[in-house]
Amino acid sequence: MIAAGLVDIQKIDSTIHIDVKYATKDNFMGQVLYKNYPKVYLQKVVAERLSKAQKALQEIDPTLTLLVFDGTRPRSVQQAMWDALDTIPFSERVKFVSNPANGSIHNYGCAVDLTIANKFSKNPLDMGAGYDDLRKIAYPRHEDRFLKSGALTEVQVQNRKLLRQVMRAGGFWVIQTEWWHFNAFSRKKAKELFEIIE
Ligand SMILES: C[C@@H](N)C(=O)N[C@H](C)C(=O)O
Ligand SMILES: [Zn+2]
Repeated sequence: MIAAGLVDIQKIDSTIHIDVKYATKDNFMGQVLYKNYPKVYLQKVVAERLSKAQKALQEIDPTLTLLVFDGTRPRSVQQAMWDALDTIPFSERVKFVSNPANGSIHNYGCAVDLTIANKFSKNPLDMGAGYDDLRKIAYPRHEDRFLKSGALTEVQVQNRKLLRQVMRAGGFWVIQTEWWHFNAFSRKKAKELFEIIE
């Protein structure tokens, strides 16, 4: 990763917390996908944006921290994820895992999966659905509907909004089908600026 010009985000901002789920079996695949790097790597400009988001969060509440699950993801891992979900129809699958043929923005080191946690206890805030939850309750685009039905609480929606607010301050935007996934560049721009990590 370092050889590819990526940076360890904790070298850019040591206050950011990480919990690299794909380096453990505690993920939707139930397998260790990152055997050699229990760290989060990003393009330097993206890591600097994340540090800006962390500062925005801590200005609002100094007891909170960003807790990062994933950053750069090699395309070989993207392919393994894609293949593992081959029973899901294509049009549904792309909402959860980007097609490796096009490349995920994670494959360029320009996307991040994360939540907010208490910086002392490390307990994540309640987002109403877990990381990599495939259900529609995880979709930002359906929050209003789930709030109305009572499936999401005000607090859960506020927690998601806080995450979006601070990430926006850093220069990221959420995708409409995963509350935890944020892009720093479009796929087109990432492709112009960086090489894919195979
Ligand atoms: C698999 C999930 N954590 C994720 O990052 N999905 C996005 C859409 C991706 O694969 O690019
Ligand atoms: Zn993601």
